[in-house]
Amino acid sequence: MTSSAATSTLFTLENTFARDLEGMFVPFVGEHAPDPRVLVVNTDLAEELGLDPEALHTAEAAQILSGSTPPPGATTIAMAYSGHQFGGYQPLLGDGRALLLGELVDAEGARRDLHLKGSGRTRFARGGDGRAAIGPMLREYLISEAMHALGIPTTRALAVTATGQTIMRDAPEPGAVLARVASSHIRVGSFEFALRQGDPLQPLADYAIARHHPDLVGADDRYLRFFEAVVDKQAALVAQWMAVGFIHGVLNTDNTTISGETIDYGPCAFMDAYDPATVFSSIDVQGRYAYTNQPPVIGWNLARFAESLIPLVAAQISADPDEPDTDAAIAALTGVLGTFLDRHDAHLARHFAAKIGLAEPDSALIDDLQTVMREHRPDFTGTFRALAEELRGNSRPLDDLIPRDAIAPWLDRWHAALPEAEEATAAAMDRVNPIYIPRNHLVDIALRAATEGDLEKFEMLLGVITRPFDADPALGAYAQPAPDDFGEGFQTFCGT
Ligand SMILES: Nc1ncnc2c1ncn2[C@@H]1O[C@H](COP(=O)(O)OP(=O)(O)OP(=O)(O)O)[C@@H](O)[C@H]1O
Repeated sequence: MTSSAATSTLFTLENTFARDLEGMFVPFVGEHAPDPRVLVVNTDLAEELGLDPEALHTAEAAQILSGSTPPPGATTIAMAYSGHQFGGYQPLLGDGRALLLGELVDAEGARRDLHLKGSGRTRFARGGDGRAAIGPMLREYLISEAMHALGIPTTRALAVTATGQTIMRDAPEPGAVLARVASSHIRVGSFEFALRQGDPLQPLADYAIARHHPDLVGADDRYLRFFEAVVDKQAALVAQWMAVGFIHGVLNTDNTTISGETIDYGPCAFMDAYDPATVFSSIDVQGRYAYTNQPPVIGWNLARFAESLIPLVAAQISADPDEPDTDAAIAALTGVLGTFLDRHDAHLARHFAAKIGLAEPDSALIDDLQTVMREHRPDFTGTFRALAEELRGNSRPLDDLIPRDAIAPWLDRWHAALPEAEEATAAAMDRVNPIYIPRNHLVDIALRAATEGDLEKFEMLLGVITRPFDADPALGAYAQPAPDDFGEGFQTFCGT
C-alpha cells in the first residue's frame, strides 16, 4: 500500500484512503481559526510516530492542527459513513466536524490516520456547527490515553489546539480541535454506507483487508475470514472494557471500528460503585448502552457488519462466479457471528481470573464475587486492589468496601483456590488491576480548570492515569471514588 506523500516540515502524509476509495469521502478543508494555539502535545506518541514534539508547539503546527491550514500538498477529506444510532438507521452521517489530514507511516511501516475533530463544518455537518469545545476534547485526550496505558486498543490523542473561537453549547465555551491518531477510521458504519452505495463496497473491503489483515490479501475466502478477524478483535476489546469497568456510552455502529480500537470518547466513564446497569449518557434513557449490555450490543453491531458483507461473501462462496449464493453467505456469516459471545466470554473469564490471582478461569468463584459486589456496590476498581491487600494481610481496604461477614465465605473459597505464594500472587494482581483510573470527579475538576485556562490539574491527572498500576502513597486521593457531597455543580464535559 503506497501512495504519493505530502511533506511539510512537520508531517509526511500519505493518502491511500483518498487514492483508493472513490465515493467514500469528499475533499474538504477546515474552517479558519481566529487564534490557534496548541495547548497539549503528546510527546511520547509524537516520538513514537517519528515526529518532532517541539515542532508541534509552533505557530505553523497550530495552523495545521486547528484545521485552519492544510499541510502543504495534502488532500484533506471528510470521510463518509452511515450508522445505526440507538438502533435506528441513519443513511448519511460522515465526518460532520472532522477531517482526515492523511496517513502517517512509521519506521516499522505501521500506517496511522491523522485526523482532526472540531475543525469546522463539512458537507456532512447537517445541523451541527462543525466545532468542538475544549472540555470534551481534553476529556477524549485524557480517557483515550488512560485506555492506552491500560493496554486497551484505542485511538490516541496527539494534541489539542484551542481555536480562539467561542462556540455555543449550553453556555459559551472556548473552541478546540483534537488531533487524533488511529490505525484507521474505518467503522462498521463505513461498510453500511458502502453497501448502500454499491460500487465502493468491494474496494473498501479489500482496502481494509490490506490495511488490517494483509495475510488475507488475495485469499478466496478473504471476506468471511475478514469478518471473523473483526469479530475476534471486537470480542477481545469489549472484554477489556468490561474488565476495567469502562462504559463507552454511545455504541452506535459508527462508533464500532474495523481495527478493534475504541473510538469516540463522548459520554463514557469508568464505573465507580459496581452496578451492571450503570449508564452515564443522559440521552440513553433505556440503558441500551449500559455496562452489562456492551457485549450483546457489540454483537448487534457486528450483525450489521455481517449484513454489509453478504454480497461479497455470496460471490466468493458460490461455485458459479455468475450466481452469487446469498443463502450460503448468510449461513456462513451467521455461523461466525454466533461465536462472538463465546469468544467474548472466554476473554472475559481470563481477565477476571487474572484479576483475582488465578491462572485459570473459575466461573463459579467469579460469578459469586460479582453477586456479593452487586449487593454491596463497592468501588469496582478499588475492590480488586483491596483483594491483593487482603493477601498481604492488610484487611482494612476490603473492610472499607464490603462487610466482612458478607465476603468471608467467598474469601475462604478464594484462598483455597489460590496458589501458595500469596505475595507473588498479590503482585501479579496489582499488575492487571489498575489503582488509578480517570475518576469522573477528578476529570471534572481538571477540565473545569482547563476550560478557564489552567492546565495544571489536567497535566497532573494525565501523569497519574498514564501510570495506572504503580501505587504511589502520595497519590492516595486519585485512587478514591468521589466523596458523597461532590454531586453539586458536577459537570461531565461529556457533551460535544
Ligand atoms: N458539532 C457538530 N457539527 C457537525 N457535525 C457533528 C457535530 N457533532 C457531531 N457531529 C456529527 O454527528 C455524528 C455523530 O456524532 P458523534 O458525536 O458520534 O461523532 P464525533 O464525536 O463527532 O466523531 P467521532 O465518532 O469521529 O469521534 C457524526 O457524523 C459527527 O460528525
